[in-house]
Amino acid sequence: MNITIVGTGYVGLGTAIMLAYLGYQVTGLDSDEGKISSLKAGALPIYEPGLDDLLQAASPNLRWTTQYSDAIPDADFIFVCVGTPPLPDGHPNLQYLEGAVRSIAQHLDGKPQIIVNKSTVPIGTGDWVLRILEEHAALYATSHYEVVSNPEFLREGTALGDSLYPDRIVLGGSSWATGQMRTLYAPLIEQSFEAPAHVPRPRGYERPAVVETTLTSAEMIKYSANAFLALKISYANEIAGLCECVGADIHEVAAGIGLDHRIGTRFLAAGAGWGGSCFGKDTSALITTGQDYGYSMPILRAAMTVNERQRSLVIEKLQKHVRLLKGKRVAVLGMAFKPDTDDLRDAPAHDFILRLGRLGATAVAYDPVAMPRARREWTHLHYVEAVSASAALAGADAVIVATEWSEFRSLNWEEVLATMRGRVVIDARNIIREPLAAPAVLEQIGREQPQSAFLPASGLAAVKVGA
Ligand SMILES: NC(=O)c1ccc[n+]([C@@H]2O[C@H](COP(=O)([O-])OP(=O)(O)OC[C@H]3O[C@@H](n4cnc5c(N)ncnc54)[C@H](O)[C@@H]3O)[C@@H](O)[C@H]2O)c1
Ligand SMILES: O=c1ccn([C@@H]2O[C@H](COP(=O)(O)OP(=O)(O)O[C@H]3O[C@H](CO)[C@@H](O)[C@H](O)[C@H]3O)[C@@H](O)[C@H]2O)c(=O)[nH]1
Repeated sequence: MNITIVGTGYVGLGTAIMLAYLGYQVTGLDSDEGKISSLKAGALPIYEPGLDDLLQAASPNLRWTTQYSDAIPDADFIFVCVGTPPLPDGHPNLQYLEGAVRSIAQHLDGKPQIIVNKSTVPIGTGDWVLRILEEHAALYATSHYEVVSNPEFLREGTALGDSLYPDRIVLGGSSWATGQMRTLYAPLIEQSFEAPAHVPRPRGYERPAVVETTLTSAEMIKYSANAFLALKISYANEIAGLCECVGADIHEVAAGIGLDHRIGTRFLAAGAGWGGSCFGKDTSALITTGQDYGYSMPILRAAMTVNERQRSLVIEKLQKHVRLLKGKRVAVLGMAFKPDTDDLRDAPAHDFILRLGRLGATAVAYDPVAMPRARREWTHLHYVEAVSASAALAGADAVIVATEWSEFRSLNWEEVLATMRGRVVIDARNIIREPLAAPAVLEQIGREQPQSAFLPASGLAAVKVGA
C-alpha cells in the first residue's frame, strides 16, 4: 500500500516515519521546501526524542517531495496533517487545509483513494472536504475517493510511544473506508510489528481500542478530549490556589483525589498552566463552535480563564518578593512549552519573558533544545541567551522555572543559589523536592514548602502518599 502524508510537521513527520517503520511505502509532502530538503538530507526539522533512530530504520520506505503531482496519483491513502492554527477570533484557520485538499483533488487518479484527515479540524470539516473534492471531481473526472477522520492523540515529547501504542484509534467515515483503515492499521491494532528497541512496548500494554464513528463524531471526539484534559489541569490549578489559601499541599491533594480510579492520577499537575499548540487552540475552537450554534460553554471558558490567571500568578509571585523588577536580572529556565520538545507555540515562558521586559527586567533564558528555534521565532522578544542553566542563574536576582526539563530537576540548588545575586526561586513547575535554606525564598504552585511527595510532570503515578 502506498501512503502520502501531506504536511510534515510534528504530526505528519511522526505519522510518516511510523507508517514507514510498519513497512508501508510512504511519501512525505510539504510545501516548505526547506523542510523537504533537510529531510532529503536525512535531518529532522523538529526535535522529538527517538524520532531520528526510527527515521534511520524506516528510511528505505520513505521519500520526500514538495510536488502534489509526484505524491498523490499513486497513493492509496492520503493523510492530511497540515496545521490548523487559531485565528484571532478563536476559530481555526482552515486555509492550509483547504489549499492542501484542493491540490490533492487536482491529482486524484480515479482509482479508490482515501483521504484521511489527521489535522484537528472543526466539526463538519470532513463534509466540507468532501464537497471540495466533489467540485473538483466534476472538473477532473475522478470519482473514487472517500474521506475519513482519524484524529491524532500523540503528545509531543512522547510521540513515538503514543503512536505505536495508542489507547485508541478513532475512525470516522463510511464502513467501507473505516474497514480499509483497519486493514492499514492492522499491525498497530494487532501489535504484530517488532517493537523498536528504543521505544519498547509498555509493560501491560495489549492493543488499542478501535472506535468507529461518523465523520462528525470523530471530529468531536478530538476536540472534546483535548478540552477535557485542559480543564482537568485548570481544575488542579484552581484547587492549587485554594490550597495556598488554606495551607494544604496540592501534591498531597492531587494524589488523594487522583487515586480514585474514576478521576485518575494523570493531568493533575498544578503549575504554570497548559501551553502548546493544541489545548488553547482546541478549547477556543470548541467554544467558537458553540457560539456558531448559539450554545454557551461556561466550563470551557472558565478553564481558559484559570489558565490565563495561572501565568499571571507566576509574575505576581515574583513581584511579591523582588518588588521592583526594573533593572533586575531574572533567569528563565525552559522555553519550550513542555520538556522533550523544541516546540515554542503558546509556551508560558514566552509570556514570562514578555512580561519581564514590560516591567523593565532583563530575562536571561536557557533551554536545552529550544534556543535555536527561539532565535528564529521569538525575534520580537528581548532576552539574553544563556549557554547553560548555571550560566543563566549566575548573577541573577531571581529565577523562574518555566519548563520541567529533567536537567533542571537535577540542579544542585545549594550550589547555584550561591552564584545568584538574589535568591528568589519561582518554581512554576513544582520540581524542587527539598526546602531551600534561608535566605533563599522558594515559591511553588499550590504548596508552601516542598514535602516528601513528588509529582511527576504529567501524572501522579509515582506518588506514594505519606511516603
Ligand atoms: N503537534 C501535536 O502534538 C498535535 C497532536 C495532535 C494533533 N495535532 C493537529 O495536527 C495538525 C498539524 O499539527 P502540527 O503540530 O504537526 O503542525 P505543524 O505546523 O508542525 O506542521 C504543519 C505542516 O504542514 C505544512 N503545510 C501547510 N500547508 C500545506 C500545504 N498546502 N501543502 C503541504 N504542506 C503544507 C507546513 O509547512 C508544516 O510543515 C494540527 O491540526 C494540529 O492541531 C497536532
Ligand atoms: O498535569 C499536567 C499535564 C500537562 N500540563 C501542561 O499541559 C500542556 C500540554 O501537555 P501535553 O498534553 O503533555 O502535551 P501536548 O503535546 O500538547 O499534547 C496534547 O495535545 C495534543 C494535540 O492535540 C494531543 O494529541 C494530546 O493527546 C494532548 O495531550 C503542557 O504545557 C504541559 O506542561 C500541565 O500543566 N499539567
